Amino acid sequence: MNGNNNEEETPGKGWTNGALPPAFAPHTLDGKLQLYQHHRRWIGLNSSWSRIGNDDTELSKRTSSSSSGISLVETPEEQGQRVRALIAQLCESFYKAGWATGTGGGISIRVKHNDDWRVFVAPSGLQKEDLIGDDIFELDMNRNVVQYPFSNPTLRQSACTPLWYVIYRLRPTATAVLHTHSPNAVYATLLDPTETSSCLRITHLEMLKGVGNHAYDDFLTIPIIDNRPTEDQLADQLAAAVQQYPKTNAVLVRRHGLYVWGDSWEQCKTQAESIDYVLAAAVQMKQMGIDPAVPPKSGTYRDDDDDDDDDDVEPVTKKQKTGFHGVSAADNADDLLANVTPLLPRDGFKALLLDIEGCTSSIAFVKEVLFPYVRQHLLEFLEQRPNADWLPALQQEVQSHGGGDVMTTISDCVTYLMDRDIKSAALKELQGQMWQAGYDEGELQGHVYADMKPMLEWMQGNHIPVYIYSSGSVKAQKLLFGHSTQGDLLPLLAGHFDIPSAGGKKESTSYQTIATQLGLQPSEIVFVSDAEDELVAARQAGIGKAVMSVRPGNVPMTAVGKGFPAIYSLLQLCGA
Ligand SMILES: CSCCC(=O)C(=O)COP(=O)(O)O
Ligand SMILES: [Zn+2]
Repeated sequence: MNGNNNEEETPGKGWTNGALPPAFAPHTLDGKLQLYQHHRRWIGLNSSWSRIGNDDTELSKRTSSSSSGISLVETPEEQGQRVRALIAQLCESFYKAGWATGTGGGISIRVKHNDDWRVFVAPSGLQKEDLIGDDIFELDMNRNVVQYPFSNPTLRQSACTPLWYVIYRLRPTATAVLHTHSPNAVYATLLDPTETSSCLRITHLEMLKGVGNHAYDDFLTIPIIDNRPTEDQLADQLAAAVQQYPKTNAVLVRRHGLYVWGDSWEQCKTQAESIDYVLAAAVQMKQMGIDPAVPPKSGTYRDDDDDDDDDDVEPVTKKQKTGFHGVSAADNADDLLANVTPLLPRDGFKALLLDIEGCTSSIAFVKEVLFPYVRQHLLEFLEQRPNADWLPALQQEVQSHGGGDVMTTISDCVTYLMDRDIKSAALKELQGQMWQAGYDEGELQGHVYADMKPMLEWMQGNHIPVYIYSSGSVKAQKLLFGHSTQGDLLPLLAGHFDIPSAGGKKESTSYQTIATQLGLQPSEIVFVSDAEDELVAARQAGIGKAVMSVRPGNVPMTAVGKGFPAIYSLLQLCGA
């Protein structure tokens, strides 16, 4: 840095966070950085902030080096100063984004302090864009004040403080919670004209990738709570929503704004920006007559075969891919060399756990046969059961998922819920009963690949129990395998797991739960699935081998999926 260069000495020109020209370098006489007051804009000690995705964030660092190369060990006081200054700086940028105008909104950050946390919160009712580090409170996890604002000890803590604590207590890994008064968030809570829906669902937007573990074509579900006269009165509802939606990292407040959190302040901010983007998109889409909760009929990257000329009219779910994961010639020699396929029982594994769709059975069977069966046979099924009272429960599900005006027919409710892939207990019950009738009457036969039965027989002969784990209910699983294209396979299966009995398939704890229920170590189980997220979760849980199932019509693998051993037939698991 050249002290004679005027441009470099001008804030904002020629240098970035932390790379201060000597004239601005906030070193104290003992060589430490003074990151406060007028220096608050240049609090990054490195030339840029650390990015999300590793644990080594700016806030987790206790040792830093300045742009001039001086190595500095950060004291807790300096860490506190830096967090205060960071909150002030973030509040200013949130104000500029329209998220913290009129003094509302804000952010809290907490940092580890011995075995406890130090929680930093802004004061209430001040211009958020004018805060300085000196205005910030420092609290412990019992909400005792450790340090009042240096600038004015009589300030009040932000009215959001009880809500920051709800998140910190219910989400132990969260270290930052942001509250926005973004207009996009407010409009998004009004997409349901009855204003009674308990969540908002959005799918098929690229920016969903910025929210938790969502893929482009996943469904993002954000709970909605009703507003209250004062911010602190939202705490109980916020806690209930966070508990009811264990996977959520955000909650909307109707006609008010959004709460969003993350395991670092950078992750929190990225998620808030991504959510705000998709909320804005949802509002626009609704105005264009597009329902943001309904997958597009075409144009998704899962629909990647270009040999059809009917893309515009054919729903994506009706596409059958011809190759394996989009590979026309199934040459797996490289996979087999790179990834050793586990053999049971030869390699010491004690149980086999199988996914259904894309593994034991084709995705097309579920998408093209089972679900259409419900739509096609609904009226006939209902006519034969005039006394069954499905409507109230279905209406309630539709209403709680933003259905607007009350729907008066079962058919409308079913269409609404199925179009949006809403996991509704009432719908599942109705579908289950319809499938049962279909299987009983011989109209339905559960598809299984040709290798399924010989593999099951091999495993039974070699004393390896085989279990099924699917998001479809245990009842639906038993119907499929009990009435399969290869006859009744239930005697060859040792048991079944679904979401109620084991938890979500993308959660690593679910695989531990299954292992515990089987009286096994996770390392003794082989799990096969075509879903990358599930394999990643299983591996995280310590499953002995997580194996990628490659079947015609499965979605293309990314680099993540290619990191798992791949099989093209379940018979590849049978050891010699
Ligand atoms: C116009 S702000 C009303 C209170 C509110 O919604 C909020 O977010 C809290 O603001 P505070 O100034 O108490 O941080
Ligand atoms: Zn607010």
